[in-house]
Amino acid sequence: MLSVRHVYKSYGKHEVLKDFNMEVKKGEIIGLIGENGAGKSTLLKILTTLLKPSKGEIYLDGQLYRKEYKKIRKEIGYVPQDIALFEDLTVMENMKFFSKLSTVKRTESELKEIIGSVQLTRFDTKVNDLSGGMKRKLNLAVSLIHHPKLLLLDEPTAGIDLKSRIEIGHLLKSLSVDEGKTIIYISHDMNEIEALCDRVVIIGEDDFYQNLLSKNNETALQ
Ligand SMILES: Nc1ncnc2c1ncn2[C@@H]1O[C@H](COP(=O)(O)OP(=O)(O)OP(=O)(O)O)[C@@H](O)[C@H]1O
Repeated sequence: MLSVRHVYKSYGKHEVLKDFNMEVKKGEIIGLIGENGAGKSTLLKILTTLLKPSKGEIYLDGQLYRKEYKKIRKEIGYVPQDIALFEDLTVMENMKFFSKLSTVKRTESELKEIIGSVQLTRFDTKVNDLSGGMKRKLNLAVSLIHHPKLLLLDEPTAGIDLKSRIEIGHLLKSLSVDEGKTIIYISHDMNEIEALCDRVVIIGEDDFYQNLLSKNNETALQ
């Protein structure tokens, strides 16, 4: 479904990604791990089409990113690392705003359904008054408005409590299993990654992560 071939990315002289390759099948959940600054967010931004690689090619369902990026954008849902919502607007107002920007138009009841699917019910609450976990869920709901087939999530569970974390985990699993969505997400939580992901991809060359995966033990996590 997604094919990343020999991708390089530099910021000036700083080479962040070097000959990165990845093949992802439809419906897979891929966990991206790696040390701070290894290039995880950079890769995700390249996959959203927000950044261009310095070299290399990427294909989504056979469509070449370099040529078809406008079409490809419509197939992608992106949840950035920082919450990207209007704090002074309510949950529903945020959904309506982003729905207007979207290529797929949604009715109010469809938007309510999407909000419900992330286990949020407080349609009329201002984002300012939501907990961190609720904001993360709303960010995720916004990314689902246009029915993307590829979801790219940059630490969607960062800084939230265990209950919200588990709920988001269940939601991601059902988006993949029931709806066949392909999900690539960054997390620093190895337990969460192991529980949720079909596959883990390491970014960067730090042996720590390689060892962590090959040993698959808990001592390395302590
Ligand atoms: N726009 C930019 N201009 C210059 N350097 C950048 C830019 N964005 C990122 N970098 C640098 O590229 C490297 C990779 O950054 P990136 O955010 O992709 O890493 P990351 O693995 O997501 O890190 P973290 O786990 O801390 O979020 C870092 O050294 C960062 O400082």
